[in-house]
Amino acid sequence: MIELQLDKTLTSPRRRFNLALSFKTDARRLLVYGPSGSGKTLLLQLMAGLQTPDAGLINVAGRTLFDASRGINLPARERQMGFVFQDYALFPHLNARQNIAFGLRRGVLNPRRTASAPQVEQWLERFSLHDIQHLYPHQLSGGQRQRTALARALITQPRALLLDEPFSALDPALRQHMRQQLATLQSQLDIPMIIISHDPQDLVFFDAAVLHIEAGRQAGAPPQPRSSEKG
Ligand SMILES: Nc1ncnc2c1ncn2[C@@H]1O[C@H](COP(=O)(O)OP(=O)(O)OP(=O)(O)O)[C@@H](O)[C@H]1O
Repeated sequence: MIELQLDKTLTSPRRRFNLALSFKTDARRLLVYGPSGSGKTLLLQLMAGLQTPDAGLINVAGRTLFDASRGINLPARERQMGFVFQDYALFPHLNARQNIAFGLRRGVLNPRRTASAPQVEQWLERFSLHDIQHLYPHQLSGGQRQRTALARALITQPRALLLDEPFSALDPALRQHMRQQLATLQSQLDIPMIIISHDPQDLVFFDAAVLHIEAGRQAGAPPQPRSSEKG
């Protein structure tokens, strides 16, 4: 279950933006939909602990991540949210294997170029990344970058997966393949997934509950689990 009551204002000398949302949903897949600048990325950042709400409450999968009234604000690393950023945000100076191993890193040092751990092997295998594991992000295709970013998020065994426009950089054929792969993965991992998307095809494919945001406010009906998720 996801329960959010959020109030966050961003200010700069010439602009003020306020995000105010309140909803609760049992859906396993939530699709966040809305025009550019409406607050979608900010919502994921607040859930992940990369930004702090001014007030409110964030409950995900039975855990309270933030509750202003009780003074609870778990730091990002304790929230166990897997985040795949819009541009994937891979570390340019680390190869694919190191990027994936990054989530397992203890202390401040980067993983070695040949970083090894059973989980790294498992994710390289699962996403067919063995052949390109020693390449750096600028040498990877869009699909390889995306799979590397997903593996880096999932290796930490997150309790929820947050995806910011995960397919936008991919060509249509690859997009459909990755949708399928992500849906299968989510069923296997059994964690809630929150996806930002502008693409109506994602809406059809994922059959997700929809949160429609406009100018920092919920537009339309509150998110409801869709047909295949009911019962
Ligand atoms: N420091 C700031 N001061 C005022 N407004 C800000 C500040 N930082 C960001 N914003 C505004 O916050 C709003 C929400 O941004 P956000 O990145 O969440 O939008 P988005 O819906 O994800 O857009 P896109 O689909 O283009 O990625 C934007 O309108 C942006 O201009």
